[in-house]
Amino acid sequence: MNSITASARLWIANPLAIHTNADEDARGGLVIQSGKIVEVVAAGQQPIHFDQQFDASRHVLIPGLINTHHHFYQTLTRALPAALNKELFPWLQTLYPVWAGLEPDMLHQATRLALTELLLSGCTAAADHHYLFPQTLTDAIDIQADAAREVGLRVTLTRGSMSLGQDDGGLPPQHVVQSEATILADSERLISRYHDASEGSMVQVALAPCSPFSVTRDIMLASAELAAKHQVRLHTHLAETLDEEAFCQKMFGLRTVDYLDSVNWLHNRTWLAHGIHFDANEILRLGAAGVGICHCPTSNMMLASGICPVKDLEAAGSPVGIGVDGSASNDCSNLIQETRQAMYLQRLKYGSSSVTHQDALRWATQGSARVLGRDDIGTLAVGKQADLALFNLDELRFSGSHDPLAALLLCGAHQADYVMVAGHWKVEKGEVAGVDIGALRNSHQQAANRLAAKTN
Ligand SMILES: Nc1nc2[nH]c(O)nc2c(=O)[nH]1
Repeated sequence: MNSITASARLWIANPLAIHTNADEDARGGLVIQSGKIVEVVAAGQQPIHFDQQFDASRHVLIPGLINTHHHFYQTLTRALPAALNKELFPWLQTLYPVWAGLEPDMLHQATRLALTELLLSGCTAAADHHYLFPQTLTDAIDIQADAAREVGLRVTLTRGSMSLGQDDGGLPPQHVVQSEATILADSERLISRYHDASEGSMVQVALAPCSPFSVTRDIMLASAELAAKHQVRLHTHLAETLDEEAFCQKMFGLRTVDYLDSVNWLHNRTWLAHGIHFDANEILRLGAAGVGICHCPTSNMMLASGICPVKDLEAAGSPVGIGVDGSASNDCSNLIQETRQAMYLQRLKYGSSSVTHQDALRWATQGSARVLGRDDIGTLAVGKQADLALFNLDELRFSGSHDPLAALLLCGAHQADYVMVAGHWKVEKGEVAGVDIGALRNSHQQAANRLAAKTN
């Protein structure tokens, strides 16, 4: 049943519940063929034709979740004692010297682990923001591209950068920053080597100067120019904390959105991680420009950064998605749990009756797809890629629940039973195809121990 040939028509039949982000009645399920959704089946109906059937009557079916911001390498510095209980700036200042010791094998392990963890949580596409390039790790994005191919998720690999060190008034120590020429040459190389803009693409590249306090104005401007030339997306951290806002005022004499505008980033190929500290007028400007926002609720609570005004941004026109953020400020890579966190944190801001489980699922699927500039994923409809997650409600935490879709978030689902990417089963009966989880756990922990030992 579970090995399907590309041309066979597989009917995912009669799910217990389904969330599609589309109006069509899909209660009879979906038909998958050649990596795409080819038919949506109404309640009580059968497909026109099918070769195989997957009985989904005990599963909640949703579009594969899409993660719009991560730092995979940070899985190596989870719950690091020196970095506990800190706000963003001191937290970063503690971790920069540790991260500076990152080696190629460590990054490979970290990327595999983060992607596998995401996959198990129902995630089928992920963006990573990698901004550390020590001398021995100049091919960081190549390492990530290899690991992503091995695991089989769709990825948007962002070529991050830091160019403003302490000597020039920035936050990071001088030894973790790179020259603008190096950053731009590598960015151009990576775009031509990996960026695939076609429908169903498995790898896309975006340019991602790290944050106002770690990059120069010049690299923001040059990245915008390069991204326009190749029509790739731009990504950065913005308006995460009040410290950052004070930095922008002092360094550039501008608030964050004015700064963004001044470097030619205020348009619909840009998405921002966090996006918390905006005033009403800035929200309208971001929305009118179509700037995307990645909401990272757990990280924002962990670093006490604030609450993203998700509903106001959406109402203004910004695509809004969800991100787990790096695993040093979350500290896990579980997107279904992050979706639950988003629902509850946004309820604190807007009230329980204004934020539904459907809203949160929409942000983590269709919203995230829009944030990444993709219209081929995030929705269960004919013509879309066959990226799906199926959860059963067999665990004790679901017992006594009545609305299966609401139960998924309210009862705290944390692991998918089946996950499909581009028509291929990647998780079956809760197990990741072709991955020895125990071996991955061991080798990753050893890499983490080696990294931590370098600064002890
Ligand atoms: N949550 C995070 N914020 C950041 N800002 C910045 O410059 N780096 C980071 C980061 O790693 N996490």
